[in-house]
Amino acid sequence: MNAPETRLDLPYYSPCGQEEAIFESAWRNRLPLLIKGPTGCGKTRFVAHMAARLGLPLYTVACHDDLTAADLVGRHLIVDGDTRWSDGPLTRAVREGGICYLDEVVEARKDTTVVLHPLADDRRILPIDRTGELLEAPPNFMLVVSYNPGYQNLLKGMKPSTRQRFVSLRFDFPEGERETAILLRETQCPADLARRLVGIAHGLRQLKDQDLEEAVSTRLLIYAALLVRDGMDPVVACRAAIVDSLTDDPEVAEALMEVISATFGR
Ligand SMILES: Nc1ncnc2c1ncn2[C@@H]1O[C@H](COP(=O)(O)OP(=O)(O)OP(=O)(O)O)[C@@H](O)[C@H]1O
Repeated sequence: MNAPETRLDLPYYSPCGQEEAIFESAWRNRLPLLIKGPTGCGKTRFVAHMAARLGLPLYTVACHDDLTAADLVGRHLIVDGDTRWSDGPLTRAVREGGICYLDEVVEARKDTTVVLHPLADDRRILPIDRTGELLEAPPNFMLVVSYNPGYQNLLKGMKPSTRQRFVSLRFDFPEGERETAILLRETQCPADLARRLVGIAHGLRQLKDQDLEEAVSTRLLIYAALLVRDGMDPVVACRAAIVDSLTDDPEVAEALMEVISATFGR
């Protein structure tokens, strides 16, 4: 196999450590994986990259507080007057031997635990009560879940009995040079702009604990770079893509704008 950085056919992912080896080893050993980290730091891109690298189908589900076990497993639908069973994304991934990625899994309703637990331990089974089926996950199947520990309240945190079924990876924002390289690769913006945006991110991330719920993500830096590349003034672009996406508070916004104006010499 070619080195990952030369595989232009794969979704681009710049690794920061051993995460690719850990993912592959977990997959080979039929272990489920939990990825935790702030919003927009590369979790989804990483899973897309690994699925393509391993040649596996990927089913991604963005979990929300109305998501039930039936949304994952499937339900009976009425089609032309007939009742037909329709597999949900989890069932499809199990049948096909692919990856099911549940993004923000702690948001989902508690009844999803009933289907996730037997799949995430060594039983690797998916009971489908409504059809009476009991699916055994094939070797290629992998369950991957993610969550953002930052804005979870205690009640929404993961129960130990769930967490302890997973191998876990902790993600954070890429360090300076790597984040600059990601910006260049994702936006083809000038190198100087990428460096300044990453400098702004470092400045703002230091303010994070005081005033902001979440730190500025790599995703927002990419948005800002795209607006500037499109001809927009960098300070205006950073206000729209970074500051006003991070906060509603006018005073906090002004404090963030000071970092940005200083960076662009205004
Ligand atoms: N290591 C990386 N390699 C390549 N691109 C990256 C990397 N980290 C972040 N990115 C870029 O940042 C964007 C946001 O990352 P991604 O969508 O994977 O975030 P996430 O952690 O899944 O966020 P959320 O928790 O909100 O779903 C990606 O579309 C990609 O452009």
